[in-house]
Amino acid sequence: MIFFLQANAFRNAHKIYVNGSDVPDAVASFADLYEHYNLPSYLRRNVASAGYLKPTPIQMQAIPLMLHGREVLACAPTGSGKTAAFIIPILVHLKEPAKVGFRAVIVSPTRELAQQTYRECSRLCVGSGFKVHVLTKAKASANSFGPSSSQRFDILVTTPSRLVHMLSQEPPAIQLNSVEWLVLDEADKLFEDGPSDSGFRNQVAQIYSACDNPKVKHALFSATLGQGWRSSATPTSPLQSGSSSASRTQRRMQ
Ligand SMILES: Nc1ncnc2c1ncn2[C@@H]1O[C@H](COP(=O)(O)OP(=O)(O)OP(=O)(O)O)[C@@H](O)[C@H]1O
Repeated sequence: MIFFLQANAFRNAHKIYVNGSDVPDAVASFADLYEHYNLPSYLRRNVASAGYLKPTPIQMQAIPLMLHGREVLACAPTGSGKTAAFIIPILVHLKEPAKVGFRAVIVSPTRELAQQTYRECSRLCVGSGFKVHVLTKAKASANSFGPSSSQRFDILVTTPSRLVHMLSQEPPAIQLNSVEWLVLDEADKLFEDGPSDSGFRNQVAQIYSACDNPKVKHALFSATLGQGWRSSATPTSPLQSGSSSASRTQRRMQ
């Protein structure tokens, strides 16, 4: 009981709000994270080289959740370190490079955000051997990622339209049946209503269907928690774990 109260007091002090059962404790520091979870040495080195002295509140709670294999719906303000909050646990889950095609896909609403995520992911991957790709027009060919390619790639960062374009080719120029983690970044924007041919919702639905590995897990990160996308986003999620900001400084995991 005393541990439960301490864990909640810690969350309150950092304005972390969680919903869901058996939510693992937040970590107070990277040392705390390394003590409780087995993070590879390359990742510890890269966190240190990035100059990250202490996890941000979203990282304190989202990293342990995802390390426990929990699906998350997370909300935290812009610039609060959401990217590392999902990249770090994904790298731990993937363990080492494999030649089975993409095992993690991160979908961002804009090319700029995708490039930013790609850069953060690449620097956290240094020394791991993982192959990270950002989907650009030039690479959008079956030769790069299709069944006849080497399959030597692990993590894909993409906008929905680029990925759907590849999936829609006959035969599909990319296969997503090995995906273990599908992350929607800026998820509120991806679930925004729009004209039927340009809105993201249909594209996201196609991407969800293409990631047909029965073990695939979903994580949704956003700076705002609107009602519309929350109901669309979660039918496959047994847990809603995330963070929402009532004010810029508040974070909620639910
Ligand atoms: N623990 C940390 N300590 C210090 N800086 C960090 C930490 N985690 C991430 N950062 C840095 O903070 C900046 C913002 O991080 P990031 O882009 O992931 O935020 P975000 O929440 O995804 O923002 P956005 O909503 O704009 O995508 C980046 O430069 C990143 O390298």
